[in-house]
Amino acid sequence: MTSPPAPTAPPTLRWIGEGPNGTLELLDQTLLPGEVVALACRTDDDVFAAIRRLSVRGAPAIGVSAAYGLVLGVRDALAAGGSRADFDAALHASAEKLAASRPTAVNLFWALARCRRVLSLEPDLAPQDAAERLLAEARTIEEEDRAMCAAIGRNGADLLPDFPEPIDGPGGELGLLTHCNAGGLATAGDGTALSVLFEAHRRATAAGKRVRVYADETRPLLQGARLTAWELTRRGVPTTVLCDSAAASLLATGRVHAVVTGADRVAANGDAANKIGTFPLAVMAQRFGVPFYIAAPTSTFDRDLPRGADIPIEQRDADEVLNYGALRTAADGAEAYNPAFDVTPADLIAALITERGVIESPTADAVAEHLKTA
Ligand SMILES: CSC[C@H]1O[C@H](OP(=O)(O)O)[C@H](O)[C@@H]1O
Repeated sequence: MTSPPAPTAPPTLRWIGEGPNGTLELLDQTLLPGEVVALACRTDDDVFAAIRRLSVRGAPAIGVSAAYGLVLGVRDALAAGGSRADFDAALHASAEKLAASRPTAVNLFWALARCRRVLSLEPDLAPQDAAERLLAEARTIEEEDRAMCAAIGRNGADLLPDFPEPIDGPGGELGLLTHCNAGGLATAGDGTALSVLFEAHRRATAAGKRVRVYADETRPLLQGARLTAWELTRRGVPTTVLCDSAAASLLATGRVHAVVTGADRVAANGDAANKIGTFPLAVMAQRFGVPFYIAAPTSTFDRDLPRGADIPIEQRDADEVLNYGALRTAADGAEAYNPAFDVTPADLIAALITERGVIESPTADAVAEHLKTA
């Protein structure tokens, strides 16, 4: 029996309004999957707060949202009818504010710098025209991200192992394991890691074969159980959620043929920062001879950062670990260790998958070559 089509949901993000005097609407991911609620951001403070509390999250989605946040951030200067210098001062202040929302996802800083660079090349634009140009750049970043997701999906699906034989046997499913959420909710398109998984499922279905995605629940905020499982099940992808601590046992069963995750920042040598729990997954994948792939657009690569140890790791509030929602789960008096990300060294990564292709056995030279024309 085919399940009824999932009810439509608003996109991860969208700009509402023809010109700069619009609103950034975000799907509030802190409420998913139970509630599908759109959040209206009318100021850059609203965008800062949404990024900070993970109403919008995921490196590419954070970057696109910050670009639109700049448009909201210059609105008062525009309304005040000041000079271009006043406009540029407001732009600088807004960029500084948004840059302080979260430290690890490099797309945030990449998008802010790109928008500011575009305007610096047109210093003679009047404030209204400069605001229009800013909005146009934010829209371009969003459209490019959507296209990058599709290309990453194709490039990653091409890389996946062959289906286990017999394809119609009990072990005939291609098992793919992922961590956290690197889906449409983390981007302006179909996601990075999840774009690979969606494409693999599409191709398998067309060929009469089967794919199953195993999704780590991803403590402490459960992006896997709440967001990845929501995205996959809505699209009919067979999905099994597991505790993060069960991943090693699952890999030992041989039911997983590849691990695919996203990234928040890739250093120049190919080391990659991603949600906490990714690094041990890569270690376990190597232990069981399962290829470990990271899918990320070139906008997530930080060419100025030589190695993963240099990536700033966000330390988040202790309550995220000590409580679950409003329920206190840890004993009173206990403290918490809550880094939001960890770093997987390049030598544990079989390939980095980007919109331009793949970087197999990533090294600093291979990454530099791949980014040469990006
Ligand atoms: C495609 S980027 C997704 C990336 O971002 C997530 O972190 P967070 O939910 O804290 O923004 C996680 O690291 C995902 O892999």
